[in-house]
Amino acid sequence: MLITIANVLSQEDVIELRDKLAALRFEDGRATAGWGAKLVKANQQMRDGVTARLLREEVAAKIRGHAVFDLAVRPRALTPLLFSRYGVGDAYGTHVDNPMMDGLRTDVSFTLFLSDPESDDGGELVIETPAGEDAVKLPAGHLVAYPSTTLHRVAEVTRGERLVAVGWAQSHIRDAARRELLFDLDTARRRLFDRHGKTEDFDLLAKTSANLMRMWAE
Ligand SMILES: O=C(O)CCC(=O)C(=O)O
Ligand SMILES: [Fe+2]
Repeated sequence: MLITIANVLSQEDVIELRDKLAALRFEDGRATAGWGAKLVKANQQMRDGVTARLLREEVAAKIRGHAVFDLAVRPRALTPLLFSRYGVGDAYGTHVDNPMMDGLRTDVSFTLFLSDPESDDGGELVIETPAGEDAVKLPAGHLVAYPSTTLHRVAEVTRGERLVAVGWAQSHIRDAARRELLFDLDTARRRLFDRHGKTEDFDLLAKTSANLMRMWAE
């Protein structure tokens, strides 16, 4: 399941973050790619440092605090975020993400868009699915999460600059189909509650959801 989540950051948050990022140093993004992905990666990433670490943690806290992210991803832990910048001519060709990063198994990949879609051309995140390609370019502050098992790429930027934060989650639920099933079940349960309150049907769905978690969570 590919899910887009609106307003993970507010417009004020985005503007403040962009200002802070503009003052920091970026370096060749190939430093963090596996040997296959290195061949097709052309972008810049924020260098490590004290401010970088603080910014990463601030943004990660906003992502983790978002109820829809929590429900769709079921994060057990996140890798440190990467802030990436793509100028004109930059792209990231087709690749699959490393299965392990920073000691975590990568189950879900996500991109938080930080530049306004009108300010650059190209730069879509293109994800291969059995039904074809999904090209994603979202307003600043919005996030897309997708299974790390997929082949994907970032289309070449042909005007302006693409700024994103990317990260990976190890999920309590390793399997994407199970994550989707739990997401749907919990979404239906919440809707039922909003419409009818705590009915017997709600209780049964709550029981099923909790027990599937017990069966699958790791
Ligand atoms: O920038 C993006 O949207 C995704 C980048 C990516 O695929 C990666 O860093 O592995
Ligand atoms: Fe990737």
